[in-house]
Amino acid sequence: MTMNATRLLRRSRAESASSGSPGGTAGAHRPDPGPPPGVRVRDLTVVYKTPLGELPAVGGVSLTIAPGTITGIVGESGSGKSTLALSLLNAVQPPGRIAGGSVEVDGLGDVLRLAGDELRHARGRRLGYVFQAAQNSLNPLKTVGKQVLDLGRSHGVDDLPALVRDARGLLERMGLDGARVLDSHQHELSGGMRQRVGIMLALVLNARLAILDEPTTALDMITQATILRIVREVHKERGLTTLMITHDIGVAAEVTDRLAVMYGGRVVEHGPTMDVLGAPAHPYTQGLIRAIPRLSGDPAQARALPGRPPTLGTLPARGCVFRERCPLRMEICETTEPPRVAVEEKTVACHAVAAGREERA
Ligand SMILES: Nc1ncnc2c1ncn2[C@@H]1O[C@H](COP(=O)(O)OP(=O)(O)OP(=O)(O)O)[C@@H](O)[C@H]1O
Repeated sequence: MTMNATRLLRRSRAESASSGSPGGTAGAHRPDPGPPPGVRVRDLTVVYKTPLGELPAVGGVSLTIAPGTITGIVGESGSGKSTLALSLLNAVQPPGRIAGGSVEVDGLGDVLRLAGDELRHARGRRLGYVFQAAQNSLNPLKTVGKQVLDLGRSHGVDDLPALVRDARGLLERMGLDGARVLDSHQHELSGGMRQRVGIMLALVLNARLAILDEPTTALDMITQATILRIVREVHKERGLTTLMITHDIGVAAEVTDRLAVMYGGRVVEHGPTMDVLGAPAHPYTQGLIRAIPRLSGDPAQARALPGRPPTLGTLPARGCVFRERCPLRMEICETTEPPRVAVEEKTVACHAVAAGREERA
């Protein structure tokens, strides 16, 4: 650490100690960025270059995320959750490419049209991203405090001591010894501590849209419960709009207000979490829930979803991407992408559900 950084960290510690309120200075280094933003994803298509050509990992997804909500995205591995999340930051890397659509974030406009400094500033200051717990997203060579300062400098923050105070306040808010963590390197922190540092780094510049990618994967049950509680509390206290990616429906049930279920790069069902899990309409959502003993209610009845999720190479080019595993498969599923139909407060993309509604009408 440079002398300058050490001095800044010491100074912020001394100031916090004399103010007596380490946790109460959220966002002191910049003005209040306003209410939580809404997000509107329209017809988003993201492709990856493969030996078979460019194939879609996200195929024409439309999704509205209401301001101030915690929205979960669930689905099996490879369903496109992370690719969708990265698109919200316009951060898809080669061999991936955003091939079409828009991502409107309140206060920012279409994120897919931002580039260069504008994009860099939007990330961090408006859009905070927390990487998967299993990944070591921290720089192993620098203390956490130094990384906070680097982040502040790269975003042109004038009041770096205030930024460090905010970082410390956030860490303490999450039950950590803020000063100690700021002085620590990654290897000195447990998985749960690192995850809290990730949340702090995503929020310390006052981002109001928080995107968390599998925030509790690879953590033990107790630490997982702590992180979920923290996510809920920080979401509420800081007035965030939060998007949380998880393959664990139990985690989604515990934390989210709304839930989007992804399969083969499509959102197949979306609505209030209670409705999606309590009265699943899409056969894929039904299968997912049946496979979880604690949600299906009867461990003896829990049944694994038959078959395997598609890869980019096996994804059908037309028709319904779920049809190979679907108990309700119809002829039209071979050729035509299912329409999105409203089922009470949800939207569901399924021919069988659409046909059922027509019959009842
Ligand atoms: N860099 C890449 N090159 C080629 N294909 C990729 C790349 N990254 C992802 N994919 C493919 O895109 C699809 C969607 O992947 P993505 O990681 O978005 O899914 P996911 O639902 O987040 O999965 P997981 O839960 O395993 O992270 C998968 O078929 C995956 O193999």
